[in-house]
Amino acid sequence: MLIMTRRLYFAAAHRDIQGSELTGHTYTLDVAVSGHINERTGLLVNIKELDRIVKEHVLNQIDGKCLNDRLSFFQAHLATPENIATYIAGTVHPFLPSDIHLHSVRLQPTPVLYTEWLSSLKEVSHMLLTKIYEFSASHRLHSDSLSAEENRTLFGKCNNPNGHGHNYELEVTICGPINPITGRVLPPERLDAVVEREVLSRYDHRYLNLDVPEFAHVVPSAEMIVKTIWERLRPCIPAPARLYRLRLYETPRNLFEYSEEDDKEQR
Ligand SMILES: Nc1nc2c(c(=O)[nH]1)N=C([C@H](O)[C@H](O)COP(=O)(O)OP(=O)(O)OP(=O)(O)O)CN2
Ligand SMILES: [Zn+2]
Repeated sequence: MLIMTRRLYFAAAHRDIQGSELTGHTYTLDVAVSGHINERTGLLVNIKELDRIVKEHVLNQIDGKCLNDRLSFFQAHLATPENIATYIAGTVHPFLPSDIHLHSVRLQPTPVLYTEWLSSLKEVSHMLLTKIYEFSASHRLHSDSLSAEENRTLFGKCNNPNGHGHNYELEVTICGPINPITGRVLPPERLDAVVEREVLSRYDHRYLNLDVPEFAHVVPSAEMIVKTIWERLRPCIPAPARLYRLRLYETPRNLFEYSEEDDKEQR
């Protein structure tokens, strides 16, 4: 099956509780569909047709509107990113051609938060919530199990005895049911508190090799950093949410991903 994604944008406002102040966002919406390529047309479905379906049946109802005032769904559900993504998935799905499947809906209201509805999640009512964090740290790639010469040969400039730094970007994704009261998989500030305590306060502006005990005898490569962060965060995510995926950008061009599938293989 091939997956095709169309990106759209919309602006909408909402009230958190009846009569409260309006809050607004400009949302980035990615709608992904999957299917088999049509032999005659070479298409899954014309991307303009997908665009039309989403605009006609979703964006025309919500773009530039106050969600609570306009849609009964948001009179019964808080207009959280999780609930909006669920609404979009449920609204688009019936209008897709019969041989095209809705694969995922990704909704990003701010530069550091996005939610994803995935058809592939085993637990139907579950959603993904991702928060994006940054920390600056220095490290030296050096393995105790290699000679000085082997280290220089393998790691090159990264073996410089005085280390070097990166501005790391860390995406933390959790998976869980939407709480019917809060409309969230987890209040984002609770995830922030866990990541601050377990990662940022211990890694930011530190020399990883000496300041972070986990790397006293482990090479602080991006692979080992993302795996180490996984081990620290996994037991700290409040149930029924669970840690689902980590993405660590060491530089804009170096991305390392570790997920629950990798963790299952390790255990
Ligand atoms: N498998 C890995 N290879 C490398 C890692 C790593 O963690 N895992 N890390 C490094 C060094 O940390 C190095 O500092 C990476 O930074 P940089 O060389 O700047 O990376 P870029 O390729 O993005 O920079 P360019 O200058 O554009 O090459 C090396 N290898
Ligand atoms: Zn480096």
